[in-house]
Amino acid sequence: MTALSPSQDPAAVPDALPARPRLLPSGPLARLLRPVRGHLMTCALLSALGAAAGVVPYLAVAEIARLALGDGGASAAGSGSGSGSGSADTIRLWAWTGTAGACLRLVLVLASSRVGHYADAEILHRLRVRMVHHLGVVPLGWFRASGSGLVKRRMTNDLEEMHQVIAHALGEVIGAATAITVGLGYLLLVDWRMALVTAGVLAGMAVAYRVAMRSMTEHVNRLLAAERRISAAAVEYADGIAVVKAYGTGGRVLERFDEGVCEHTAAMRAWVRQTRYSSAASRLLAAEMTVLAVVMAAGLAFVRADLMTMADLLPFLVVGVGLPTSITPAIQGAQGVRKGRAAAAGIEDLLARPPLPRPDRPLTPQGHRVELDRVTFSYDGVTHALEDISTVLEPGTVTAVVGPSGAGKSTLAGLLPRFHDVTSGTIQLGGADIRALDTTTLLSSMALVFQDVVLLHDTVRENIRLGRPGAGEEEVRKAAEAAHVHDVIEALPQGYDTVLDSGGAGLSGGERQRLTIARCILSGAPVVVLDEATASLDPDSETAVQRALAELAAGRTVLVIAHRLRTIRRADQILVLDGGRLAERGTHTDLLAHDGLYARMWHAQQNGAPA
Ligand SMILES: Nc1ncnc2c1ncn2[C@@H]1O[C@H](COP(=O)(O)OP(=O)(O)OP(=O)(O)O)[C@@H](O)[C@H]1O
Repeated sequence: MTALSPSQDPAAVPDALPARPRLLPSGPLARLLRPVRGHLMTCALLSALGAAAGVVPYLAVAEIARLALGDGGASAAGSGSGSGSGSADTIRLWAWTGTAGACLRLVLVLASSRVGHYADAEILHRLRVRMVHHLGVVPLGWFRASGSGLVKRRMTNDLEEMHQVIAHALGEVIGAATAITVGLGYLLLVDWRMALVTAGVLAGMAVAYRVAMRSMTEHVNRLLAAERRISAAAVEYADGIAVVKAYGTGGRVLERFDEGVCEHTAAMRAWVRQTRYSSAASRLLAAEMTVLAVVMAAGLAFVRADLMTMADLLPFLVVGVGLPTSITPAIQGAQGVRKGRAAAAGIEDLLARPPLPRPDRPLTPQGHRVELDRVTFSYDGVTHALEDISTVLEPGTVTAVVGPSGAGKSTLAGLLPRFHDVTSGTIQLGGADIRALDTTTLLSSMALVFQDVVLLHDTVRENIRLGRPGAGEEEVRKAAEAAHVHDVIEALPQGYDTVLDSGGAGLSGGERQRLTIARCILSGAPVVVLDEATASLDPDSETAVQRALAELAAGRTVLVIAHRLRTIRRADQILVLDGGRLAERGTHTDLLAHDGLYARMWHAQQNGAPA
């Protein structure tokens, strides 16, 4: 009974198994499968009929054996005559019936699998479309907070679990249950007492399974948690491989990886240790020899007590002994359904993420003036990441946001493109509340430059053209020139036709940033939001990026977050955030004269202290 041992692959299980096993779809799984309920019921029916037909050959063999022993008149089906030629006819009939049952089973199982796979393709297509659509309307901030790993898990692993349920597990459970029911029903007709003995053996197996299962959920969840830690540490290690190599040690990353591996091994050992008896007991019970021995012993005792004939014992040896073989697919199918339920819960959770509210009648912004009025924002509804921020970003000016780590700079920048909606207060673009603008209008009004540059696996030209699909070659070139990256592109092996990978291999960090600046320049978006765009660059690169940014900022409404204060000395206004509040505001000269937080940060940076 493989389902009871840790040799099962728990890696395929989603976040965690539900605590209470239920065989048939319920809750989120049933809700997600509703559109193909008809197909699934047909699949289940065909599977049940196929399983019933699959019992017929065994039944035929048993009946033929009974007739051969001269007990045709006592046949459960009551078709034997007892006479020689009658017996031969009946044997022939059973032989044909058995053959027909085997053929019918083949046809029905194939048909069931076909309908199941059709339903599978249909529902997975629908779910993928729904999920992609939904991902398109959830606030962008959700992606930042959840990470791409979660989206990937929902879109791949969870859908794979759903596939297993629809295309395989449901059919397996129903088929196995039907085979056991039909087999036992037939045995009841032959001899109800022996049938009860056989049912008792099956029940013993089921009890052993339940005992073994009791601790399984806990063990699998522990293993899953360890696996998540291992994969998180592995990704972290791969992402930071340069730092790891530079320092010659993985430090905490490798420690976390090690801890994950040790926890995994400990969980696996505990599982093996705690399930060794129940697993061994269930394996022993499920062994055909055990079932054969019990049925044989009980049957011979019944024969000796004249409670049944030898001929009546035969069906129990042919059909009864075969019944436990249906237990394993039933258990595996049931496990598949349980995994599917966990996966469905994850998918439903993703689909339940509230979408970014859209206006019924979108407004059109009049100009590019951005105005924040008493903006307060909280991630968790308890603490305020931003509190009571009011300011105006005039077109053609640069507003810099500075402040200590955690002051709320990135949060503020993210509110403009509606990564999140304000908790209270308003943000207006061109006199219209940004929540009253169509999302496309809002996002096409903004050029966003973040430090983590996103390049697609495409040519340099197409990467720039993302800013304005359909832009001509000349326009792309001019944007690249304005972003001071044209010469760099020309020096690439295929110039503008060079294909980049998602990491932008072949280009330095500063060059990749200038490429995204070229994209923004091409987009012509009147509002520019720059988040940490100049961090972690060498001085030459930083100068080049600064020149590119100056081109981008010209004539636009710019909000820039900077850690290096000297890069924003000439900003039209500087907002100094501290603990989510606007602590100071003014030009560089004003703020130095004020001698407050900004002045302290400035002097600290001038003296070489970290920002
Ligand atoms: N997705 C999030 N969920 C919950 N809290 C968050 C989230 N992002 C940021 N915060 C919290 O909001 C506050 C402001 O964070 P924010 O990232 O805006 O600061 P910051 O000034 O940009 O910091 P840094 O300079 O270190 O990037 C911090 O207390 C931070 O822990």
